Amino acid sequence: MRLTGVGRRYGPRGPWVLRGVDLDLPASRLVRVTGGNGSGKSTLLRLIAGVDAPAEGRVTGRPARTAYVPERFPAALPFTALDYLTHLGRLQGLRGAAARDRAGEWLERLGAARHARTPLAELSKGTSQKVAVAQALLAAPDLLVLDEAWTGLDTASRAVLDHAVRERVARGATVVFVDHEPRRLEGEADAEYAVTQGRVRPGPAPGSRRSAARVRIVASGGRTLPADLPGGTAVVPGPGDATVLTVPADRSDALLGALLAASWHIHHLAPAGAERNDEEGVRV
Ligand SMILES: Nc1ncnc2c1ncn2[C@@H]1O[C@H](COP(=O)(O)OP(=O)(O)OP(=O)(O)O)[C@@H](O)[C@H]1O
Repeated sequence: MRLTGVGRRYGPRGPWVLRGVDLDLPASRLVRVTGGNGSGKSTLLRLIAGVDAPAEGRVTGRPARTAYVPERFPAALPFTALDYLTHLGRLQGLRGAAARDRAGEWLERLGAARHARTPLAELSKGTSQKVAVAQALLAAPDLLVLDEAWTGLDTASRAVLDHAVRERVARGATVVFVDHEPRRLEGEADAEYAVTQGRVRPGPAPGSRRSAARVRIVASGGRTLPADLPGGTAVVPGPGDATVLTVPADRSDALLGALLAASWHIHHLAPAGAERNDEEGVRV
């Protein structure tokens, strides 16, 4: 998807919060947005997610299946956690039973299953945030927009969300995130944009570490995956009996070594995101 000449201000005479934003958000990419307090990060994320419209410019090519975790979750709705998630699952195109099953699975995965029948208004802040995250992951979105989605989660559910992000990207989704913790998914973002003075500029915000590219490896043949895969490795089933693994480029040697040591056969290795362009890959 793409933002072209996008601007947003609140009210016809309000100051421009964002102006002249041109942004490409291709498939299979993890994109980090940085910027100071009040710089307009949440405004940008709302425009990308489509929950807000630009005052000028255009947003094109947004995937139909889009999910968004807002900075503040509207927790006062008159539903239990499970009913709310089931309802949202249906809105996102899941059929009745599947919506409820998926809702239950995500509550379980995030360690909130015992709150399934608790009204949203009675949930603790942490559990409420788990519901906010679950609603975004229910229907396997092709665009996932996360505004400080890790805030308030416990360590285990932060790891679940990290894993879900890698899995979505490995399956072709675009994931755009803001997080105050600079080490969040460190070295894993394919692109970083800084919001400063109403503009969105490519590259890390001053002082932050440059993000690294990812490498995609298609492998098969091993019985089980080695237990000690390098940090940041995402694993999804590939075509036939193959497995697709993506890893930060600086850890690809370690991953290859681990796979080969476990008798895996490497079919293909390429920069992540270039998988539709085989000639860019290296056949092994
Ligand atoms: N609904 C709104 N109505 C009026 N002004 C708004 C609205 N939402 C945001 N703003 C203003 O737009 C500017 C950017 O806000 P935004 O929340 O996008 O920034 P941010 O970078 O996400 O901030 P933070 O880091 O504090 O979350 C701020 O000056 C804010 O006051």
